[in-house]
Amino acid sequence: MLRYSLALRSAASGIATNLIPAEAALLETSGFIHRVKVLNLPTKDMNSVSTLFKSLGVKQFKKSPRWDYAYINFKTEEAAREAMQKLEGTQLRKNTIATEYSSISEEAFNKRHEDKRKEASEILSNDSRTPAEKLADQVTPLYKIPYDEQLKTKNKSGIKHIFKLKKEIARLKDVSDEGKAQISWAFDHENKPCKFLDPIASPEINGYRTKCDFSIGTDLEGNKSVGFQLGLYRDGIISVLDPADCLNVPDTAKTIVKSVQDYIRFSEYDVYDKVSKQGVWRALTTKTQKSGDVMVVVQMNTETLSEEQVSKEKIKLADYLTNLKTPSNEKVNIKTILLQIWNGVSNGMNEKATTEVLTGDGYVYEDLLGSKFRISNNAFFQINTPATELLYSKCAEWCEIDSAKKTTVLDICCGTGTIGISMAKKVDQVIGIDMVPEAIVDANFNAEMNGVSNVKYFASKIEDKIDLLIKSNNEQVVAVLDPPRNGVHSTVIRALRESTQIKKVIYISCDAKQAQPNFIGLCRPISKRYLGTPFKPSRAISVDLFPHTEHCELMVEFVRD
Ligand SMILES: C[S@@+](CC[C@H](N)C(=O)[O-])C[C@H]1O[C@@H](n2cnc3c(N)ncnc32)[C@H](O)[C@@H]1O
Repeated sequence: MLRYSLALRSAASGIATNLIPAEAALLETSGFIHRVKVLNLPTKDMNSVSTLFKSLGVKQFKKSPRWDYAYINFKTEEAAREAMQKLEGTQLRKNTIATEYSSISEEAFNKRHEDKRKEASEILSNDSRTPAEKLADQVTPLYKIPYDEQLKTKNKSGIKHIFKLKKEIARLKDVSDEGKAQISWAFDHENKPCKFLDPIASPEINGYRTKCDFSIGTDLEGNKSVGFQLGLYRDGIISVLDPADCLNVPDTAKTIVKSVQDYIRFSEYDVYDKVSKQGVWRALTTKTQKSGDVMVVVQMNTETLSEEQVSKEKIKLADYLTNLKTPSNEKVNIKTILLQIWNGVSNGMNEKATTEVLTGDGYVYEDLLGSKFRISNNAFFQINTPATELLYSKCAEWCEIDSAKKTTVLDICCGTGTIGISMAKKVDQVIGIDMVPEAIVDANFNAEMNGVSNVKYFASKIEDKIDLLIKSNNEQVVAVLDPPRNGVHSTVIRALRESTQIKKVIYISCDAKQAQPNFIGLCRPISKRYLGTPFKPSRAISVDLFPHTEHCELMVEFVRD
């Protein structure tokens, strides 16, 4: 029971597990599964593990970001031993890799998966909650708690992480007296580590999610369905349930889900089955912006379809979605419809897949802090627009741009350029960087559309270009970091420290626990690895972009003299 509820919590919190089902490999095997356990891998850093395995021709493996090991299944013992030979002793991020071999009969392996599925379905059948309640508990786990209390709890959690930072800094080993003087704030037991401002509530607490990713599958009765997946695939639970009672999903998205479900139920093609890897309809994404613009992306597996069948389906689907009506018979303003063709094994929308624009121009637009932003399918955009406006205007306020000084804002992980463009008119220049090329194309377009010409954008991983960015000297340089959940590479933090021009870093984190190593990197005393005067936290604030969930943005200002 505990295992199941943990699985549900993990899915509910929206944290990606990065588990790539080994079952995919199993389908192609016969007789025995030859399994290699790869040990001493870095935790969290899935990219370097993926790159290492890809260099061996291995695309599928099983690893959670928390594990320091992974499993790879091979069709033959020879292939497994060959991979072991290549991996054994390899250095990956200072870890020396070791391997272990085991084999299991395919029958036993399948039985284990089937047992898990049975166990999970027994748990489900003993659960007295309605399917809607189960899903609401998973997607919006705090929904029964009054919003004020949700906010208080999230605020406390943000504060706790800054206190933890103070403790971790004070606990650092082998720090000289000089080093201790650099981090004296961490030994100050009289005062808080920094100023904590009152949390900012989300102006809207229901239906705020402008982007929703839905699965297509079958419900608990086996009917074709569109919605959220209940539980986790690895636990053998692959039911897809109606999001009608999920408080964070907007009504327009619910209308689209229901309509696409009707369409699919009438379709001659089946839904995609994640175990057998058969079927056509796979996933649906909706972007329902506050501006009124709507984007719909449908994902299909076309492996078994002829070109003619695919062409017919494109016309039929576009025609159907273009004429969608709300329950009160109003037309849904679908501005653009996209079809993603993905025949690979990984689930969910895939940046590498071919995505064709069926209607419209392939973009939606959103208004934010007086500017207009174009958003393409693959670009990140915050999912709660009114709360984002509060977050970014607070960020601009904290940047304390001195109009008498020539100032550069570094918009690190800039997405479509929101933070920099909304501040550009007050500063000398904005330099932005993001690893998603489409986001940078959008950022350049957005700057021009808003009459902003003092911006420069780079499409690159920040860790590859940070040296170039910090060369941008000016009288004042402020770095704003709005990175993904797991923060930025330590090279980025080290470079920011080494740039003497930068006196202030504003760090916006959607997961303060995972950002902790970055916070520590900014604040730790000077060492051989960490040069440059350390920063210290000066103020922090929680801004809730995700009501009814456990997530919250924490913005921290780090300063130094
Ligand atoms: C939380 S979003 C913030 C985006 C933007 N500031 C906004 O609010 O729209 C994080 C962004 O970091 C980008 N990203 C993730 N890893 C990156 C990396 N290593 N280098 C550069 N950008 C990265 C993602 O593409 C995404 O746009």
